[in-house]
Amino acid sequence: MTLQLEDITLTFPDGDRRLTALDNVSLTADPGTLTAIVGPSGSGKSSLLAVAATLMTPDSGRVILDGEDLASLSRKDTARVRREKIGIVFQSSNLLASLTALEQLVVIAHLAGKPLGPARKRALDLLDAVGLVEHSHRRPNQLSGGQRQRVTIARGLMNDPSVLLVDEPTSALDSERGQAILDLLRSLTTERALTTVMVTHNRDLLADADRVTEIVDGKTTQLANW
Ligand SMILES: Nc1ncnc2c1ncn2[C@@H]1O[C@H](COP(=O)(O)OP(=O)(O)OP(=O)(O)O)[C@@H](O)[C@H]1O
Repeated sequence: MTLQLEDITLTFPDGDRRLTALDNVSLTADPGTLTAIVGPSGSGKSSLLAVAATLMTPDSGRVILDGEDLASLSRKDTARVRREKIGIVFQSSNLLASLTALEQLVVIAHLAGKPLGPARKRALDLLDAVGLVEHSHRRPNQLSGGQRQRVTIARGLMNDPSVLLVDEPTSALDSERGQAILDLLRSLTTERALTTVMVTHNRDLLADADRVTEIVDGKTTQLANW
């Protein structure tokens, strides 16, 4: 599914003025492609992902998924689209300390009201896809940072989304492990025809991206050579 952001402006209250976090941002991301968003701290990267995830409503502009303008949907239908079509791997989406890797995934299906048997099978398939099936019984404190990140990516895929939104997937990792996570995102994107949009501050990892958009002070520019 193609994800389009059209002329998005997002502001926050800032004393008696407003701070413009996103200033007329447009972006198109196609299935099977990995789009990287780079930019300095405070430039609007997380805001852009939050708008794309329909977690924040922009002041103006449109979020269009597969040709459908999400602003035209009711709150309930927007939540359904988010649950069924959008996989979210955010920095803040921490794993639950008491659950095993397998349970972290199964609980997602459980919350969506899906039966446990098929959910367990899907979870094991996804843990296999991210190279962790042998560690499926481990809890977060028994996994490395890179392995935990793999669990969050697998969890983001649990509901079989078309769009995968990923915030700073390598921030806690050294460059080798960061590259391995990028390789994983790249191959999952191609194999599953995902529309992947990833925020990163790490420019060393951009070689795998199909497109790189830079954001500075809430304004985007598509970088040359991508
Ligand atoms: N809830 C909020 N209320 C007020 N201002 C906000 C809020 N969220 C973000 N901002 C401001 O909006 C701007 C963009 O923030 P955003 O978090 O999108 O940047 P970022 O590029 O993701 O930063 P970082 O790389 O540090 O995570 C910043 O100036 C920030 O202070």
